[in-house]
Amino acid sequence: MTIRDDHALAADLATEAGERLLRVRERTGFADSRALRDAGDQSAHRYLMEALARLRPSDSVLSEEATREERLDPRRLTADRVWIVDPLDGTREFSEEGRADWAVHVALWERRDGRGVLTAGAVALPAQGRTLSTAQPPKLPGLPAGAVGRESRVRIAVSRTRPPEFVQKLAYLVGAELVPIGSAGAKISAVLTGEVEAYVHAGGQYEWDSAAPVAVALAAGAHTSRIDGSPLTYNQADPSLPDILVSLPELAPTLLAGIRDLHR
Ligand SMILES: Nc1ncnc2c1ncn2[C@@H]1O[C@H](COP(=O)(O)O)[C@@H](OP(=O)(O)O)[C@H]1O
Ligand SMILES: [Mg+2]
Repeated sequence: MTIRDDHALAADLATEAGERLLRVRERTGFADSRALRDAGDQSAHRYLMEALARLRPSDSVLSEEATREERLDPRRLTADRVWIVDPLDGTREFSEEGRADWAVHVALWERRDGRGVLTAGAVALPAQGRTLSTAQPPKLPGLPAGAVGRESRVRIAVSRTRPPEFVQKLAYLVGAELVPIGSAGAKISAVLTGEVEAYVHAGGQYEWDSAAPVAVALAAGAHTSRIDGSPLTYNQADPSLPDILVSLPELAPTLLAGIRDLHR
């Protein structure tokens, strides 16, 4: 693997881990979904941890699949560079035959001028045969004409299994259609590639579920925030980051106002 920079490294690692996951799926089959999920999680996690230890030995890593002790290791809180990875996002969908809404997330968080920023990231969508990354951020599609209002064509991606309870009302309020998709990475990628215009989630999630896709979304110029409009912050002592809004930038004020109205 030739390493040009952190952007290229994130893209290469996510893509390679994704190829391994495709092979795990082929080898293990779908009969025992639990066994398939575990084999996938472990294979991608091991590969990413080994590769980062070898290629970026001084950096810290926060991975979904790390042990509790590793996650609580306070060294990452004072580190200047932390890789935040989700070896397999959309684990449920990975274990369902025919589904392509699962992803590998690799993000780099850096301390710059005293504050934390996501500086590089990649989301591999192995079953879709593509990787979105900050090496070459996707060009955002425009908002469809007449998208907000009566002739609405706004589509909001939501969790297939745990959509926030207010989204039905939000969809009604802004005249949107809800599109259930698995994996936070696959949903944010769908915003960046024009399959939907927004992604809304609340009720629970962790830094690794959104860091890499948010890094790519930021590089592409999309809106990313908590659902109250405040910034998403990463590499916190508690990695819980329970809600998120990613959308085309033109749509964010309408969605934030709608969410605010529903929470009054
Ligand atoms: N209420 C909740 N609490 C904790 N994690 C949640 C959650 N809702 C979604 N997630 C996590 O967010 C990711 C995307 O979820 P979804 O596909 O439902 O949108 C999944 O990551 P993993 O697949 O890595 O576990 C899932 O576990
Ligand atoms: Mg995840």
